[in-house]
Formats: sequence, structure tokens, C-alpha cells
Amino acid sequence: MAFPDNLPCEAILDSIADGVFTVDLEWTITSFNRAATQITGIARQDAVGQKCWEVLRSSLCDGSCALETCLRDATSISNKSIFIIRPDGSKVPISISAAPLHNHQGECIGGVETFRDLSAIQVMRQEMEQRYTFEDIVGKSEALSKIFRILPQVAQSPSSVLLTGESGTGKELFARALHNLSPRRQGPLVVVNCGALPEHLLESELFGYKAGAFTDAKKDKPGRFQLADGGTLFLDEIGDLPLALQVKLLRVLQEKQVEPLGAVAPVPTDVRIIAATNRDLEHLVREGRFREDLFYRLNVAQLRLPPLRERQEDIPLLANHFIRRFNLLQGKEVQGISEDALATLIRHDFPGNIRELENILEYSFILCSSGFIQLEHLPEKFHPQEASSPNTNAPMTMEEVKVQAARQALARNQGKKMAACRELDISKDTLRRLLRQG
Ligand SMILES: Nc1ncnc2c1ncn2[C@@H]1O[C@H](COP(=O)(O)OP(=O)(O)OP(=O)(O)O)[C@@H](O)[C@H]1O
Repeated sequence: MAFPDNLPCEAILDSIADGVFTVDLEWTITSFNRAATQITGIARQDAVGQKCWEVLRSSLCDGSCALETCLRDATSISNKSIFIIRPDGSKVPISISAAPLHNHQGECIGGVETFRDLSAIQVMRQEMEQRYTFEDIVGKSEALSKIFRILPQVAQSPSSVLLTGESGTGKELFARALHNLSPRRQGPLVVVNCGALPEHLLESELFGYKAGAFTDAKKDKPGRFQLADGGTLFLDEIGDLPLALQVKLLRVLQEKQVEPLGAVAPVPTDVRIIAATNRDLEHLVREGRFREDLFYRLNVAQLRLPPLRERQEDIPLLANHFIRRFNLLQGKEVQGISEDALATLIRHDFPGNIRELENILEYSFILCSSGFIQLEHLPEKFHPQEASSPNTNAPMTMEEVKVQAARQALARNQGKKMAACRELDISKDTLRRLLRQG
């Protein structure tokens, strides 16, 4: 970028709504427009002539300076989300773009950075998120909104509910919401994973046994049906329930009483069933592996939870939801996710659905403890060079090996740079340089 000499640069810069400042090759601020003052709270005369990092105190100033990257690689950067600290200590989220600055001879004489205040957008985003949150379930896609609309009525009814959807689509979360919105909310919610136990253990887990029913039965053990009395029993992975237990379950649902192993008389039970599966139950019925009568008994109301790839508009909301949750759990101050990292996630097809998104963000929290989650904080498979590499087994250069070692050491040390340096026996500057190459 170069200005013709006859243009009044300062007047032009002051007319721009975005903050703009320029630095020379020594990082001394050479111009600072009016919007820059409005956004940062720093007067022009206090900025010009000072080193940029002393004035701006941004989340990138500790080593991943955007301007430095532009000058070193002769490239430009656009729309990177970061925050700066104003003189009164408040944090302002901004989106920055940076580029090298050249004179008429084409020589690099410094850099220019423009930035936009994202505070208003953040407030709007938070308001939107509140609007699109229902019982801790986040989403604004049409598919989810439809479920939100009927959820209270389904919850109020005494009928069984079948939740279907791929793994990680939120079936357990919806089961909990259904219980919390139901007249049984004061009663217990008991969860059984039908795929997790061998048949004989699952049977005694579900229906319980009496002392002496078999050699190891020293005393009575109430089954989960009894424990859920007056509340809800959530039968997860119902498609994995063995046929013999399907028969027993059907009988319990029809007769509203359970018969613990070794019992002389059945015990009345008042339980509402919510079942979930990631398998195609109708297909299992056709194959004779799931009883048709039980299927109809469970499938009174069915809620199909769509996979995340069918509701990409929920990804930004969910990402911010998990960021807020991890901030609370880990005592961190991550402000959000940068536009390019978010765009990369939106392009991903999430075979593991929302659980996968949650895990990706949890990983990012290892590398990022404040500011915005950037592309380099996402797991390696999302990094540009690997995404575009046709052969992931291609030999690496020595420099690439070092970069990878640096990233892995940082991840192993929960993002603590000094610990990673000690482990690799390198200086902090070397670590910074390697991480910048990522
Ligand atoms: N719409 C949503 N809003 C917020 N969090 C969600 C949403 N959907 C799922 N989650 C979160 O994603 C994770 C996985 O959800 P959950 O365990 O309910 O999925 P599932 O369908 O029961 O998975 P599986 O079939 O593997 O048991 C949980 O941490 C859950 O809280």
C-alpha cells in the first residue's frame, strides 16, 4: 500500500470508520486515525511516536504479532479476531487486518493495521444465543427449532419417547430436558446404557434380584426400574437390548410391574420410558433383531435429532456455548473463536457430531487460554498445510519436524510455553518462531 504525495492522508484516514494505524520498521507508530482513538481510548498524540505494543497491549503482542508476520512473509492478514486492552483496563474485541507498507520505490517502510470494534456484534451474539437456548440445548436451525416447539408437549405427556440420531447428536441431553419439563421432574431420572453390559448383568441391573436368587445374591438389589419409580427411565442404546430382555421389557411396560429375579410376587412400577438409539430400529425389526411390538410401544412419540452437518447454522452458537462452559470450568478467559477458525469448523462434516465439536474446543483450550481461538489452536488436521496436502505421509523437512515437535510439546504441557521450552531445551524465542510457522 502506498499513498500518492498529493493526497491529504490524515484527512482520508480520519474519514474511515475503521481504526487505522501505521508503524515504521522499528514498530514506532507513525499515524493513528480518529476511529483508532475512539476504539482504543488512546489519544493520537499519546500513540504516535510510541512503540505499538506499548500502546495497544493486544492479545497478539506477546509473540504472534500480525504486523510482524506480514512484514516477515510479505503477505497480508485479514479479519483476525483478537482483543485489545484500553487504558481503563477494559477489553475490547476487535477484528484486525494488516499489510506491509511500501514507498514509491517499492521498498518496505513499515506496516498498516486496520481494526474494527466487535463489541456490538458480541452483545448481539450473546442476546441471540440466549434466545436460542432451551434447557441448556443450543440451536437455531429449523430442525432444532421444530423440536423445541413440541418438546414441552411431548414432555408433559405420559407416553414413551424414542430419540433417534447419530452418536453425539444430543439424545441424552434431550432425554434430560424431557424429564425436567415433565410432571415427573421431582422424581428420579435413571439412565441405563443397554449396550454396555452383558445380558445377565443387564437383566439384574434393570429388574433387580432378591437375596438368594443366585449364589452371589447376598441381599436384595433393587433394579433400575424400581430406582426410577415416580420418575423417568432413560434406556440408551435400546437397539442393543438382547431379544430375551426385549420380551421382559415389553411385559413390564404392558403390566406396569417388574419381577425381580427370585421374587415371589411382582412389584408395581410407575416409570416413564425414554429410549434412544443411533441404529435404524425399523431395519432391525425387519431383520428380526428387534421386536416389532416393543418398537411400537416405545415409538409413541419419536424425536429425530439431525446430525450436525445438516444444521451448520448451529455451529457458531454451539462453539460459543462450549467456550463459555470451558471458561467457567477451567477459569480461563477465552473471548471467542476467530472467523477463519470458525469457517474451517463450518466446512467440517462432524461424523462425531456435537460431541466432536465439544472435544475440538476442549483441545483448543489446551493451547489457548485467552483471546480468540485461532486456526493454529485447532487440532492438526484442521491446519491449512495438512488439509491441502495430498499425501499426509509425505516426508517432512527438518524444519517441519521441529514445528511439529514444538506444537506437540506445547499440547503436552497444557499450553505452558516455559514448560514446553524446558522439555525441548530451546529458548522461548525459538519456540515462538516455530509456532508462528504453523
Ligand atoms: N444442542 C446442543 N446444545 C448444547 N450441547 C449439546 C447439544 N447437543 C449435544 N450437546 C452436548 O454434546 C455432547 C454429546 O451429547 P449426548 O451425550 O447427549 O449425545 P448422544 O446422542 O446421547 O450420544 P451417544 O449416542 O453417543 O450416547 C454432550 O456433552 C451434550 O451436552
